[in-house]
Amino acid sequence: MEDVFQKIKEHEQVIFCNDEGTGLRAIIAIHSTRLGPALGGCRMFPYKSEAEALEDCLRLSKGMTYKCAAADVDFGGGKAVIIGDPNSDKSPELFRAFGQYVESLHGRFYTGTDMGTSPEDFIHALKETNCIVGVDEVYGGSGDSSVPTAQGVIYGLQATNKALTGSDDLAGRSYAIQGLGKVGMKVAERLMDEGADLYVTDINDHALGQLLLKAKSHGSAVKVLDSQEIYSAPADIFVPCAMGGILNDETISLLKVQGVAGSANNQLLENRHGQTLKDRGILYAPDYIVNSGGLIQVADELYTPNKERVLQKTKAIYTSLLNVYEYSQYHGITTVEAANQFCENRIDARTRRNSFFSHMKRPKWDIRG
Ligand SMILES: NC(=O)C1=CN([C@@H]2O[C@H](COP(=O)(O)OP(=O)(O)OC[C@H]3O[C@@H](n4cnc5c(N)ncnc54)[C@H](O)[C@@H]3O)[C@@H](O)[C@H]2O)C=CC1
Ligand SMILES: O=C(O)CCC(=O)C(=O)O
Repeated sequence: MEDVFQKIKEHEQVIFCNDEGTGLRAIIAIHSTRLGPALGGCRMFPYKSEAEALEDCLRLSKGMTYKCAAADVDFGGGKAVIIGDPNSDKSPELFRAFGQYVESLHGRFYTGTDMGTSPEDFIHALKETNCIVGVDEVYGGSGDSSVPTAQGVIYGLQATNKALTGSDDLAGRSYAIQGLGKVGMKVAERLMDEGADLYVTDINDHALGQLLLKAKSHGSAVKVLDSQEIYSAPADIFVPCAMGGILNDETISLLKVQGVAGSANNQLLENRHGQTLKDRGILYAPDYIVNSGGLIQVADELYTPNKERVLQKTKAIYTSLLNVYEYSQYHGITTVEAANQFCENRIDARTRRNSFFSHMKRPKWDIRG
């Protein structure tokens, strides 16, 4: 027991959800509500153990606190994980059961898609709770959040190219993409449109096959590599769009790229790996800035949907990253330290405002009425 509280000591609340009838085993972690109700997607993954699922959920929800601060949205950090195989363990009833647990939190936690889940899954959860974001427009949501996430990755790649070469052109550069799912596939397509060369990997052969078909029609140069080879691809930029923890002692020593910018959450196994990348002269784009497009869209559901406004807000990723690069260089710190400092200062400043107004009802956080 002591161990569990030690593990969750940075978090406000952790909820274990068990529904025998549907087989639901999920964890919801609320890291911080200092900026507003917690917001974060729900991942479905066949975790090897409950400890691994808890660890992932704790790391992801903490990342959301920083992502919300960086993206300047009035939400806090939370995340959910469902233990199970997204290819075989999904059912409408399972997502309804999950929705009931979300509803039990009375608006402290809003959720939507992440790795292994789709907007369609949450239409079932929506029958049990209004605290769902990112469903299709016909259900009153803002639609697939992987679209602005992928757009944000493109801004991240442009900013990283700008810092490395002086030009934000995507063309004439090569990219090693890990994961061709909802986000990675869209990033790959856009890069092919720009005439870039790609190295790609995915554990799903169907996704690889789809990309190769698209590459043929684009006339693009795409080389498929295996899961390990992707780390030593002779590309300009590594674009992780699958699991977290992939930048570690072993993999960083293999990298041949000049920069890393991708959508995967928690790319660094530990914060010290930001320094390891810096020591190797590799420019690292903090993941929670690059991948904030989806958050920006779902947080924007507080207002009447407007794709143009979301796109405008997502464009800020370009400038935010350039500011982080400049600040980290000026102060001789890593890009992660620079981004974290900025977010922590913003959270402290905003918390004071939130507590000042604590007597008020908060209609601004009333998504869906
Ligand atoms: N969907 C979104 O809007 C957002 C996603 N993210 C993050 O971006 C990453 C990707 O998300 P999605 O595209 O939504 O997930 P997804 O589930 O649609 O796609 C993930 C892809 O990665 C592949 N994959 C899994 N393990 C792999 C491995 N070891 N090597 C190579 N490929 C592997 C899967 O086969 C799948 O094609 C995740 O880390 C997610 O948390 C972050 C912010 C928002
Ligand atoms: O995309 C979403 O639904 C919420 C944002 C999120 O979970 C993320 O950015 O990781």
